[in-house]
Amino acid sequence: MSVFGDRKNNSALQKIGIVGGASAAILGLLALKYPDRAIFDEHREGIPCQPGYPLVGGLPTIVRYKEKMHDLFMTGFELTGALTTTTSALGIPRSIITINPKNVEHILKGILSTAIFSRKLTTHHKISAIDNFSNYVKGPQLDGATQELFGHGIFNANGEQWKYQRKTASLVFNVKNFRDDFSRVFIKEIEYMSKNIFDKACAEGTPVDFHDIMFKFTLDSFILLGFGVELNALASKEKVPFAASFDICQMNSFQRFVNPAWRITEALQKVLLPWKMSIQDHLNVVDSFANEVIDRRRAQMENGEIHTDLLSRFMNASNQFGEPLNNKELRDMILNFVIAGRDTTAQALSWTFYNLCNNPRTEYKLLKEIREHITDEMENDPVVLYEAIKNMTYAHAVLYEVLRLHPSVPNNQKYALNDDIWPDGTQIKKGDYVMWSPWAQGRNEQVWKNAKQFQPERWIAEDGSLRRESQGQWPAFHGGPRVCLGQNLATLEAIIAIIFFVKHYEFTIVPGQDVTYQVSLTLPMKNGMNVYVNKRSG
Ligand code: HEM
Repeated sequence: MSVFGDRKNNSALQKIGIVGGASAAILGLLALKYPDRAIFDEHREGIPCQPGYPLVGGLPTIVRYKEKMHDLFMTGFELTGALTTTTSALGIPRSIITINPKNVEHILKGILSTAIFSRKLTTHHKISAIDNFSNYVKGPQLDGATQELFGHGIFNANGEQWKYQRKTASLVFNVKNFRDDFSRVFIKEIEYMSKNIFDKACAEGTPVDFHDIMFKFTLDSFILLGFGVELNALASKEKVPFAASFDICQMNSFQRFVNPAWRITEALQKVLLPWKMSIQDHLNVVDSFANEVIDRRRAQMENGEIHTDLLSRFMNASNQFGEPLNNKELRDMILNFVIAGRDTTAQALSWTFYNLCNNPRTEYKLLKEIREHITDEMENDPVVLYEAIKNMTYAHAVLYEVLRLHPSVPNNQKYALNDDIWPDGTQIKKGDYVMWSPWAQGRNEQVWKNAKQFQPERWIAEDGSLRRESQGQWPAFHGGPRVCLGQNLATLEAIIAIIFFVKHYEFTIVPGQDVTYQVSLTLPMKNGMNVYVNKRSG
């Protein structure tokens, strides 16, 4: 090599050295400015920040614990000792997270703080302050992550688009339907399940996956109640294809919240694993199920058949523009109601029996109440059963306690359209994502005494009646104008199932299993829950 060549190489090396040194210095300065948070995220005065790394904030922790996300939130509150914290993670929008019941109530019910009211307001602000329910809306992150699956259905909708769906669906959830039709369907499905699954498992002594059975039960019941279709998931050994694809799409939606590069990873998966069904393939399976249901009902209506279920109500309703709903709008409605009606209740039932198996004293007390209130003859009479359930305080207490520790919607999020001040003084800025975590809240000692213990008795008042908690303290069914529309339906379905199962069977969790949650929008069991079933003797 010539002397000139060496000189050239040296000067190139020098240049690289200078650029490298300057970059390291800039990064060092930036790291000093952003020691615990993502680069360019501002420091939020007065809000404890969950521990993070320079420039990337909490991203490495989120990636590391993404399979235990709900516990990560819980631990964050325990470590800071605060009830409101903030996270900053590279590529993930800034969120203010609270488990303070007053703040949660404030977000759900949307009453602007007096501090905001007393400020000088423009006419525009006055309108938004009075109508503050619209201040915390479903934001662009939720829409981006779930758009393909849920479209503009009730979960993602805001404003007028939400209002017409809420109004139309409300017509189905009346007392007469509950007492006569809903209870009848639940009893029919439970009888099928008992005869064909549980009795067989008793006779053969083989374990069954309780979680899988509950998903099939609530799917069959809800598809029949809501859309008039007999899906017969309980009769098939495998998951029906619609349910399998729907679950994968749902899980994928949640993964998008914690993976800022989801568009790239999903595209790469398609190229690198071409033999694997892509999310689009799964969406096609889900769509064709919804379209079949719609086409069938249109044909029935053309033949003059009259139905009063959810699907028919929506087919006869108008959207926010006063027009009849098209197939896409009906498809969105169906899928939103499937996640609402199937998953949440199936999970609540699965976690109920997980808790009962681990707390035999509670199971015994519950059995005693069931035997006092429900005779064998009552089991086949939906109207009488419906009335008897109303007086079963302990059964309600068990369900509420399950939802306190295992809320079917473990975390939730909204997007602030305007500045606000929460009851604890936290300053919210326009464009903030605000989150609350029923999972972390239910397990926090500052919010609940003996928080991590399963104690249904906490729901019984001194006079023996059922204790009611505010929606902020116990947001299991959400609250305010968007409170769960199916709260009474879910409670009825769950309690009918609990009565039948506890009265007739004893379940034992097969030892050695890891019964834990799957991180998703709701709270499924990751590996299911295998149980042995025995007939309960007198
Ligand atoms: C144990 C069972 C259930 C639990 C714990 C539960 C909980 C919730 C929660 C937390 C929300 C708010 C979700 C959000 O942020 O948008 C919600 C909304 C909703 N739930 Fe339920 N739910 C249950 C069962 C049901 C059932 C059986 C139905 C029947 C159709 C239903 C219908 C709905 C609807 C339509 C909404 C949206 C309300 C709106 O945005 O106006 N839920 N539910």
